[in-house]
Amino acid sequence: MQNSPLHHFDFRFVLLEGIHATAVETLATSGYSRVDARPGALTGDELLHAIADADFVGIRSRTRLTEEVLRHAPKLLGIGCFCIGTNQVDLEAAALLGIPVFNAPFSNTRSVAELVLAEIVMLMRGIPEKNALLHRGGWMKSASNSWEIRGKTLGIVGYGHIGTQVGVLAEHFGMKVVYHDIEAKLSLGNAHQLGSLDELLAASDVVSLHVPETPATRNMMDGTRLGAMKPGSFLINASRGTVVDIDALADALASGHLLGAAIDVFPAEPKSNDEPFVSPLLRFDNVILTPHIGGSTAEAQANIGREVAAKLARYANNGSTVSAVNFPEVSLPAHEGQCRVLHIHHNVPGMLARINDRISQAGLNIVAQYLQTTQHVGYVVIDVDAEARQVAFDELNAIDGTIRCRLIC
Ligand SMILES: NC(=O)C1=CN([C@@H]2O[C@H](COP(=O)(O)OP(=O)(O)OC[C@H]3O[C@@H](n4cnc5c(N)ncnc54)[C@H](O)[C@@H]3O)[C@@H](O)[C@H]2O)C=CC1
Ligand SMILES: O=C(O)CCC(=O)C(=O)O
Repeated sequence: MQNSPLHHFDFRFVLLEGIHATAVETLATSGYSRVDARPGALTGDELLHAIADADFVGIRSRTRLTEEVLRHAPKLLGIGCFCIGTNQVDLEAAALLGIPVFNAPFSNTRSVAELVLAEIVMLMRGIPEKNALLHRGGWMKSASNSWEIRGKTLGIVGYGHIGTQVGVLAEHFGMKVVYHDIEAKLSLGNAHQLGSLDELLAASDVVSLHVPETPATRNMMDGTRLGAMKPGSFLINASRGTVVDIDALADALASGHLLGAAIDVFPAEPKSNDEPFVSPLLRFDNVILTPHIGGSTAEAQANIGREVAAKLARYANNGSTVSAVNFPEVSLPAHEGQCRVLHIHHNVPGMLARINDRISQAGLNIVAQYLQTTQHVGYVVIDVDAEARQVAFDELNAIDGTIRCRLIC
């Protein structure tokens, strides 16, 4: 990793995956005009080449930033995930390379919740298969397997920002809402937390998944769990593709155990709109298939563009790491008239003493000091008078255990 006192307005931002124009506007407003915004996700050598010289990278859910990829971007200071999920980034490797990762934890949640509500109505009226048949010139005027959603039970797995909104909207339609979460959660409306996932599966007419991708949620809905759902019920997944065993879902649909599903996310998704989509679910007319667009609305994307770009700009010009998902969080005031040294280090015993020894031996006057640590990484920010900036930078940068040191004046 390079420890460069480069002037921060020279930073180069590489934005992939068609991030909304509000991101470029927000960066420009903050003084950053070196922005390379590209439409699609990149992989392999193309990705390595695109980010090799970047100071900041912005992605959505399709670009994989593994440790190997990150090591090919020696200047990289920060990553913006212009979405909620951050499972596409090796967060621990990024932290140990001194790279905070930011996301937009709220901006697209309403969009996902609205889509899920619409899907509940569509599935319970049998619209997907009727729609498909009519497109082929058929006709199916029938009330068979067609229900109002009023009075039915919705089971929400993962009662977070999205799950809670889905619950509130569903109650407005007159649904009974139960949920399962690994944490004790405050129930909104009349929703009711159940003790186990199996209890929820047995009770629900529709199950909607809103958990993050973690080792515990991988294949959470496997053949056994799908079998534990009520006969004739429906599954919705707008969380992550790895949460549902797609082959087992295909079996449950083929046997008629499930009457339908709405799936927005897949274990393997095309990298761009030019790649074909392949799935064992293609043959089911009673499955709504959408191309990972739960959060793809004009409102959500514009908000996300502003939110994440503002976080990157603030880290670039101020050092603040508030709401970083993998990094010590420090909220920093403006530092007008002073220079700010940002020191990211391995969180080992004696590090703070080493920093303070260096500062005092160099006779530096510290105007303000901030410190935050996580298990493996420490982040110390020191404001010094402008004339002391180079000495302060050189002293801190020379400390054993330094991951990265940066100067903002
Ligand atoms: N389809 C799309 O376009 C979008 C998909 N998403 C996905 O939706 C997920 C959820 O988003 P939010 O509600 O904003 O996240 P959140 O973090 O607010 O809520 C997730 C909830 O799941 C719970 N949880 C975690 N592990 C669990 C487990 N093993 N069993 C039960 N509950 C568990 C958490 O305690 C938390 O309450 C995101 O992680 C993302 O992967 C988010 C936005 C758009
Ligand atoms: O819209 C996107 O690129 C990804 C949305 C998503 O899955 C998320 O926000 O986690």
